[in-house]
Amino acid sequence: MDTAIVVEHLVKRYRDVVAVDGVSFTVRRGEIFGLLGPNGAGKTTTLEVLEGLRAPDAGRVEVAGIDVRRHPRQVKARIGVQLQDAGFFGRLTVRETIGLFASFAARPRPVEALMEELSLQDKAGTQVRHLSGGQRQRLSIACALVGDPEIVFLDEPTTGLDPQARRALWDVIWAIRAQGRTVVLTTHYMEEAQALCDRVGIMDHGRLLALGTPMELIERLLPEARVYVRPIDEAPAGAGGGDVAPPMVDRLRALPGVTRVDQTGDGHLVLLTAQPESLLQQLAGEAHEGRLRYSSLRVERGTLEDVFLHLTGRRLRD
Ligand SMILES: Nc1ncnc2c1ncn2[C@@H]1O[C@H](COP(=O)(O)OP(=O)(O)OP(=O)(O)O)[C@@H](O)[C@H]1O
Repeated sequence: MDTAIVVEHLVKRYRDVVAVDGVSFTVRRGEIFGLLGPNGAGKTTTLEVLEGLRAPDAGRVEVAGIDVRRHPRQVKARIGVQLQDAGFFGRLTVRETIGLFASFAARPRPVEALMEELSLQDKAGTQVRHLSGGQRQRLSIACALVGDPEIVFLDEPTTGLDPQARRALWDVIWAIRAQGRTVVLTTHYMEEAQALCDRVGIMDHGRLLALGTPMELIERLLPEARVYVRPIDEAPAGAGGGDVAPPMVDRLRALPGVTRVDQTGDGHLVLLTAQPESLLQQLAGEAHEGRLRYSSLRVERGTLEDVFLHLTGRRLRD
């Protein structure tokens, strides 16, 4: 079976707030799936339904092939859920905390191995209240892994961490995938989702706006790429300031697939095109024929942040 989770037409209301409004998606086994969106989009509520913590108002949810509404306890035996650190006792040590969670599991993994996996062995005897933010997050992930789950749920695992601790946590999450587990996480950092997740679902106001790999979404929704060219030896005598001679701009604008040419303040030309690969070949051909000389050439695509802006008309963190 290649599917870890199936969600069909999921609806969850809190009185008059529709927190999740008809969401459908599947998560494949062994992938890192990210639910992205701003605060209040419905990510946590969706996760809580998948974890069997909240009953949906409508829709079908299957986790590890089990209907969550009918058999929430069977689902709980197959998943690992990262608790926010409010769930820890500050005076217990790291080893004692993981040991406590191990005592709840039917087939616990060895505590020492988990501490090593999460780089917590040096903190084994440290009380939880003395850990840094990144160490606490790693501890909560160790506790989520203690029951040897097939599917691991992480709700905003990197929120509040500095960039270095975030990067360290990405390595942890990739290592969890390498063990063959499925990871479902939420984040409101689009660049994190782009770097970390195999596939993402973008949520806003309880709805799923887009679903796919980060690159698929970027290519589908933002087809135009920017090709940066920095020509050399093309400024006409006396034209100063690194200006590019108009004939060059005209020639580039005439290349097949180029929809626009802009000029940056530092002597680059920016070519907009939906066919960056063939344009790169054209430019290389021009250079080979001696009609164009350039000192740098690079392609930039949009980001998931731009995808969100395209879909909603606003930035994620306005
Ligand atoms: N227990 C609750 N009772 C009432 N309303 C709630 C409850 N939990 C969430 N909501 C509301 O449901 C909507 C979705 O919230 P949810 O926490 O699922 O979003 P989120 O995308 O996870 O946001 P965040 O990133 O802030 O956690 C919001 O409007 C929120 O105010």
